[in-house]
Amino acid sequence: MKQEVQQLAGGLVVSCQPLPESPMNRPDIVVAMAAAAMQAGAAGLRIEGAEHVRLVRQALPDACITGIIKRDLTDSDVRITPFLEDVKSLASAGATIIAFDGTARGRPVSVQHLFQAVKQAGCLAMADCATLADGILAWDIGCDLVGTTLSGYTAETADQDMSAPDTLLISQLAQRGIRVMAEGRIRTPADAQRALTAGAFSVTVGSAITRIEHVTAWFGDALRELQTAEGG
Ligand SMILES: CC(=O)N[C@H](C=O)[C@@H](O)[C@H](O)[C@H](O)COP(=O)(O)O
Repeated sequence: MKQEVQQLAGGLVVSCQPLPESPMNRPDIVVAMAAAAMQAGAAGLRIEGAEHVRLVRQALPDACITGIIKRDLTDSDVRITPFLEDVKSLASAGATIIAFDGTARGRPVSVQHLFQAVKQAGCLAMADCATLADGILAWDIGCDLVGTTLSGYTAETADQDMSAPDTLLISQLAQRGIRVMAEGRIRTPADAQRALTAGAFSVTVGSAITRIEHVTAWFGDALRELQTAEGG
């Protein structure tokens, strides 16, 4: 196994992706969040945008950085690293791992071609998948990591419980010997432990660590629910 992947074994990847409209969506804040996460013992980082990857790489030369580029396309629901040029710009910005959409949805560039481009660029490949079939396909073509990132975010997986991680998908992939990055709706340290117990190789957490808006809403909603229950 490549050393960069080994570095993530059993560890935490912190996704530092402020919401687009957030006051936290500033390059210096992304770099500060990444540095704080590494200082606190994160095994790696997930960073959106080539410029953010470049700045984080500059600040943290040894960090294992998973780079992605998100785009809102008019003709496809695929958002994460849809183009070959995205792969190139993430690689030249210093990404260690490049993650791309690994779902079966209509797309401008096939999963196979994205994978090849990542390898040509000398990076590790991670497929952000939604289903077991997506994950098996990505692993069979040679991806280094299969993420459960998109479970619940595609039409095919629309029945997924969006208040919890997809532990079933994690275990189904892991049982097939696939190196799984558990990602998506992991909100507590206990969730992260459950993901590893289910067979995940590593765990990525975003919102629960780096999105103040989401965490505030979770707490605020819980308090309001309690007030409503008591009041009613
Ligand atoms: C579905 C999608 O576009 N996921 C994105 C992928 O990079 C991010 O918005 C998520 O924050 C990330 O996957 C981590 O997940 P969570 O924030 O639930 O810990």
